[in-house]
Amino acid sequence: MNIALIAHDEKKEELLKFVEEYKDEFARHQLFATGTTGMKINELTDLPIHRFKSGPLGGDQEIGARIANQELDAVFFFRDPLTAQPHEPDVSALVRLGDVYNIPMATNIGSAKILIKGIIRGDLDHV
Ligand SMILES: O=C(CO)COP(=O)(O)O
Repeated sequence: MNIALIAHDEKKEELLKFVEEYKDEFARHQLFATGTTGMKINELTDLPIHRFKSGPLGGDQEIGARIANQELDAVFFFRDPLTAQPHEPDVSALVRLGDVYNIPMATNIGSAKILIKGIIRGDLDHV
């Protein structure tokens, strides 16, 4: 599966911990990320990961374009709901496209755990 991983700054530690915990599963998939998130994941886990631009510099839009082209199967986007983002329109656009194309998207650690467990079980294999 093609999986995108994205986290706002205040949520990066949480995403990193999550990816490390499920590293063996993530290693089975093609991973994509916004710039800084991808760099940190790669540094921590050594997992190969295709990095787009940093979110505020267009990375969210690049991932949105992949969704629109139906090239992503699942998205983990740990959003920070308590901090204003300079690129909020891009954030909304990414989430919106996920809804347009019915892409399974976890936006917090609670839903992320459910989504990764579904991926491990193969729930998404025939979607
Ligand atoms: O801003 C982001 C998502 O909206 C994430 O971008 P970075 O991974 O480059 O920090």
